[in-house]
Amino acid sequence: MNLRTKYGIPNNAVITIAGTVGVGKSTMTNGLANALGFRTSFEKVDTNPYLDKFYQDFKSWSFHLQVYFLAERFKEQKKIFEYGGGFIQDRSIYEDTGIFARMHYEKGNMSEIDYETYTSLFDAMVMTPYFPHPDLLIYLEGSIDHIVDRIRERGRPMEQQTPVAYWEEMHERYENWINSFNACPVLRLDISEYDLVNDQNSIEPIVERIGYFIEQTRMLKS
Ligand SMILES: Nc1ncnc2c1ncn2[C@@H]1O[C@H](COP(=O)(O)OP(=O)(O)O)[C@@H](O)[C@H]1O
Ligand SMILES: Nc1ncnc2c1ncn2[C@H]1C[C@H](O)[C@@H](COP(=O)(O)O)O1
Repeated sequence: MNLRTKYGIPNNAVITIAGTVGVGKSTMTNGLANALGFRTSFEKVDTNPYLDKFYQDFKSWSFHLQVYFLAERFKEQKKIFEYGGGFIQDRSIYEDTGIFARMHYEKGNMSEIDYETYTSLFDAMVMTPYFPHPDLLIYLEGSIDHIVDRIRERGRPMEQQTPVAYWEEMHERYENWINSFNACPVLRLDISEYDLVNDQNSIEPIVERIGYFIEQTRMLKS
């Protein structure tokens, strides 16, 4: 029996993985997709035409990058819907607006007009009854030191040149954001409690928790 069947996870479930840069979303996306036999939806980093420019000059490129990410994630969302679910998604669309766009607007990197244009586009596309929300958002959390170590270990040049204060501010914003997030059910995982890189067996207890969580959420709904 595979892990999905063993722990009663529906084959059309859509699970999105959220959390700050470097916390381990892509690793978790791959681990869960393998364990459950689901498809993956990754954000584009290497082929993103704005990301390098953005890290070099936040003020000039914040708006362009946000519009690009929004369009890419919306296309992914459409693909997930067309397949009828059974996906693990690396980062939620909610983080674009709730973390990144807001942070760069509040830091003065995006003008008020650009921010309003972006948020009205986001609201029109996402905050409608027609937009399918995920069945579950898994929020990965860990200490800032652990996360900065992972960003260093991964070694993307544009992130190495970014001051640690940027990751610290993002970490704090994420904690505040998740505490008031309510667009779909949330399961929190502490990254110090598992190691998907060195211990392949650590995925099963996570799948078990997901199965239990989905069952509880369905019972509360009915
Ligand atoms: N569970 C884990 N245990 C140890 N190292 C991890 C774990 N998850 C991720 N990493 C490492 O941390 C770095 C960032 O992980 P990644 O999945 O790319 O994060 P994200 O997608 O959130 O930016 C990578 O070098 C990865 O190998
Ligand atoms: N919406 C975004 N705005 C700015 N930067 C973003 C956004 N979404 C992702 N990013 C950046 C952060 C990282 O440098 C890369 C990939 O994210 P990761 O958390 O490593 O998957 O893109």
